[in-house]
Amino acid sequence: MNIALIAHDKKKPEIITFTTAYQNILEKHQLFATGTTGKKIADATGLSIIRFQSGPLGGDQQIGSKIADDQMDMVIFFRDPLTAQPHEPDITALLRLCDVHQIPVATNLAGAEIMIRALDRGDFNWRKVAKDERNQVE
Ligand SMILES: O=C(CO)COP(=O)(O)O
Repeated sequence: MNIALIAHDKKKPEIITFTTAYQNILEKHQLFATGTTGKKIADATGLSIIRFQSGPLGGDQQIGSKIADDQMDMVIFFRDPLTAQPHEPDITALLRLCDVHQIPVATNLAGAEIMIRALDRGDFNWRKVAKDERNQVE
């Protein structure tokens, strides 16, 4: 599965704790992240991560583009709901695309833990089946 990892600055310690705790699951998947989040996770865990631009410079939009191209299976986005972000429209657009394309998205640690455990249990295998079926039709 292709998984996007994103965290706002005040949530970065939380995503590092999360990715460290679930490293054994995450390492089986293709990981993507916005710039600073990806660097911090890679430094802390050694996980291999494809990094986009930093969020305020377009990283959220780059991940949105992957979603629009049917190339992202899950988004874990630890949002900071208490701090205004200069790129708020990009954040809204990314979450909107998750809804448009039925991409599972968790915006906090509690939801992310449920999603990652479900992923490991095979609950997301339907995504591969659906993708294979779409590819056959095309
Ligand atoms: O701002 C972000 C998401 O909206 C995250 O960007 P960084 O990972 O570059 O800090």
